[in-house]
Amino acid sequence: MAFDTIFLNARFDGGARHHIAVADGRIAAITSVDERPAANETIDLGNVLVVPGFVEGHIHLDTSFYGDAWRPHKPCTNGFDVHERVAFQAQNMAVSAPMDVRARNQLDLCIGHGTTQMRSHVMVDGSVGLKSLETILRVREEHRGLIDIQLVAFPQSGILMSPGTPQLLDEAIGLGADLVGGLDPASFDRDIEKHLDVVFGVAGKHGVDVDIHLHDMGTLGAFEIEQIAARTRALGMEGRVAVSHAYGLGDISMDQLKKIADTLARSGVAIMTNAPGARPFPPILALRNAGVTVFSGNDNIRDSWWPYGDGDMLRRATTLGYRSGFNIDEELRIAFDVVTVSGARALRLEGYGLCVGAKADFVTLNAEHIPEAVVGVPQGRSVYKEGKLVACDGKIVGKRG
Ligand SMILES: O=c1cc[nH]c(=O)[nH]1
Repeated sequence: MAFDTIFLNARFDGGARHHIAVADGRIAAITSVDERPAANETIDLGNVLVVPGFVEGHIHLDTSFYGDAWRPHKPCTNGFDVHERVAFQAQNMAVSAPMDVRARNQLDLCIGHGTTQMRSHVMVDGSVGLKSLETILRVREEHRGLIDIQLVAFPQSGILMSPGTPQLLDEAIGLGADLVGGLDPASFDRDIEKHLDVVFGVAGKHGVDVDIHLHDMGTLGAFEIEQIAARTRALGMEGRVAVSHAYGLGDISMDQLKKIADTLARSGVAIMTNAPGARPFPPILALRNAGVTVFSGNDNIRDSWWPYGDGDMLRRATTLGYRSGFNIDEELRIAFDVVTVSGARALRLEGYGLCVGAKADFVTLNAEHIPEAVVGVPQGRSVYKEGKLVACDGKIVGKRG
């Protein structure tokens, strides 16, 4: 039987050359270059480095202005203040291009750079109801076959502070959101227990995973993480809960961190960091050494939170490595792992990786090996989703639905 496609001369990290045979969108065989399985289509990769598709683990498809008019950043009046940032966001959104246009722009950017799997937070709260989610669900549908997208129902205006939000989060899952989110249970909603009752209540009712935004610093943030971990264990949700940002983990003593890292590892709570600007952020190596899954995302791209971000998870790996002081090859490989394999574990992706049986989602990179790719961020990539070319040199070539 002939395979659908044979990709000849793929160079894996480490230098070995292989042919990759694809059938029904999955890797059906990986052979040595001495064998050449029969296939209906042949693509010669010419000995280029091949890596699995990038995992964008945290982005906001609804609130970016990428491709729209430039919106100058407004700083908070008194340090970082989530309430103020949310207010700036509402002002900007009122005058921006339609959400579906902006979301498509952002998706093109991400797919063009090699992201094949994504988790996006989408606002669901009393301020916007289910409108943003309805739009992003439509955009997700158009992109089937180009990228797999998980959507988190995200209460950006709080749960207890924003009337109607508990019910909306429940409805959002019914509508097609895959996970339920939360936001600073202590500093924003002022009641950790009640906030988590709603989040884990919706998760339990629908059997969905949880991904909570947590900006709170120091011991307050650490305490909230302990509460989230305790709930996770009590409900048997190990491996199905993530805390995004968790700035507090970068702001506590090493002794405190060690204790909380053990708690996170025991409860299988993953940590998402984008290694943001000048803020403290979770120490990647210490957490990983304790057994915690650390994953990453671009988070905000040209929106009301900050003007940075380019949708490139390889450049995000550079940022993670740079801010973490990673220099040796082993550490640069860790930065790469955070945006690939660890992301896949946090998102519980089925069929991820360059192995037989996995989805044929991969990216070609003009680099000798992964450490060089992380520091060099080579362009001129080809992106394959389920064995089909979807982007080349940053441009989408696959067809939207
Ligand atoms: O959009 C964003 C980004 C970071 N934190 C939030 O609460 N929202």
